Amino acid sequence: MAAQSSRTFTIEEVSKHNKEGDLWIVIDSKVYDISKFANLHPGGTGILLAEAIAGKDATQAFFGLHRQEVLLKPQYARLQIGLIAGEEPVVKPLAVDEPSRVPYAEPSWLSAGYHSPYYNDNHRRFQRAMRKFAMEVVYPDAVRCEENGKRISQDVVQKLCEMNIPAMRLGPGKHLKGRTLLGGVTTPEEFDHFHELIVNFELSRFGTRGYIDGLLAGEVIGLPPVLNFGSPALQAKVVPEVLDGKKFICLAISEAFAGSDVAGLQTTAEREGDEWIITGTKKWITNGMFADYFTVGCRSKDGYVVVLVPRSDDVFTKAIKTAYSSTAGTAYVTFEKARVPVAYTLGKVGEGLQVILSNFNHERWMIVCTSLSAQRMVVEECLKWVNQRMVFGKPLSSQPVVRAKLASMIARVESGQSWLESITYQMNNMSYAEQSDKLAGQIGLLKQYITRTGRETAEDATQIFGGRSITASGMGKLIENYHRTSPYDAILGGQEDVLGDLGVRQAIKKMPKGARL
Ligand code: HEM
Repeated sequence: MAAQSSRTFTIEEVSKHNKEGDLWIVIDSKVYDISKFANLHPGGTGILLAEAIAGKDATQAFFGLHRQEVLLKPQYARLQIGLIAGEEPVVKPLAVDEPSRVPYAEPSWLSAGYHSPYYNDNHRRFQRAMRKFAMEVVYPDAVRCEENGKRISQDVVQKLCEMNIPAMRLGPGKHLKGRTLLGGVTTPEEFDHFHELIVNFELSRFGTRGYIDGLLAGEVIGLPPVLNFGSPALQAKVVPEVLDGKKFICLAISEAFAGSDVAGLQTTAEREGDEWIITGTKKWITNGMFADYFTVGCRSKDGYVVVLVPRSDDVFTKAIKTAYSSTAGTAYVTFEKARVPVAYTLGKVGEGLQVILSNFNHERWMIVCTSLSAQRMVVEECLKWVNQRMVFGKPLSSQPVVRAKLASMIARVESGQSWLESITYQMNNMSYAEQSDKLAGQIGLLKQYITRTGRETAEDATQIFGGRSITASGMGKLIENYHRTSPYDAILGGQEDVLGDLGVRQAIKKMPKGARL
């Protein structure tokens, strides 16, 4: 940011500079000389010369049309030549690790004066450090890649790995042993699912949905089968390569033939001596474009089997153009008789379905975290917008219909958060097997709830932002991104309706025999 000038002016002095070639305005007590910039202004020159704007305090008009970040850009910040004498600017950007003070913009445990039974001082320190890292290191890359569609920068991958963030995204466990977490803010022994929730939340509040998946989501879902079912030798080779950012991995289950219906897979694994021969296609494979390893669900003559397939000349990846940014690396993958050592089998032959299914709870819980974080960001955007946008001479918030939408949005995000934290607490206190038994249904129902409410919130936010919500730049750009991409959450990791059904089927299965009205 350019250094602010300390010169002061009176509003009378400013008012003398009100014509073409000599044009000043005031925004939030700051005086800007826009004499030269006026001709370059993306919104046009004429409006800046209007009587109500030229030489006047244009704060309200400005914030009705621009995000505050416009004025933070160095090329615009340097237009500021001073301040109005005796006044203090009120629009102050937050320090990167400072929680927002907009109501409901943060989960209540991060809001001043509120309490929570779930988070301790270590979680609080961890959250602050994680936000700082996310904002300083990840956010600029997220904005860039979301726009240009390129994969996550290797430099950012390296920094993520130095902090062991990819390892933390797999949850607590043996893979964290000996690793320094986020520069030592927490230890592998202290690290629990609430720390992991924080990691997911902090990485997902930028309004860059494609990048969230490009941010090594393939590792979060593709590596656990190796960790939980790979041989010790395979783990010793692959896990460090992936967690240290030297190799990339993805999960390759869904096919054009079978999505949520994983039992319908058609990719085959045929045994020939000490090798599997993998033949088939996989679709919608997140990170597939840049993956070095593919965790592949296959059929074999002895039943389902999961095999870790390294990239080779017999593995082809083609980018799929989707509704979100190609930074996610979404691929159509073809295996043309790819030969893989049998030692790369994950779990037992015939038990592949369990390997695949055991992975799903964690994946769905992770999607709930990232989806809810984005949904909360939308609530913050809407609250700010209705507060600053003037319509019919009044702030947008004075319209009851707008407040009614906000009431529903807030209720949805807060109820989702409470349910998520309650389930996360259970995860901290249950073994993996207990989680599969007791939480699969709950997580399915929670994911259905969060993704459905997410789309309702996307719709409401779109109405609140109007035309601005359908342009990819300017005031409503985050709403546009969320509205366009929220269906991803409802589909990836298991479709909404299927998951709701799973939750109810699990409940019916657990009905006590004698239960009667
Ligand atoms: C230092 C002062 C200003 C700067 C640096 C600035 C910069 C910009 C930029 C970068 C845009 C492109 C859209 C965006 O990124 O948000 C824009 C659009 C626009 N600006 Fe400004 N602007 C300034 C002052 C004003 C003022 C005082 C008005 C008052 C009427 C105005 C009216 C507009 C309009 C109408 C648009 C088009 C908005 C849209 O497409 O929705 N600008 N301005």
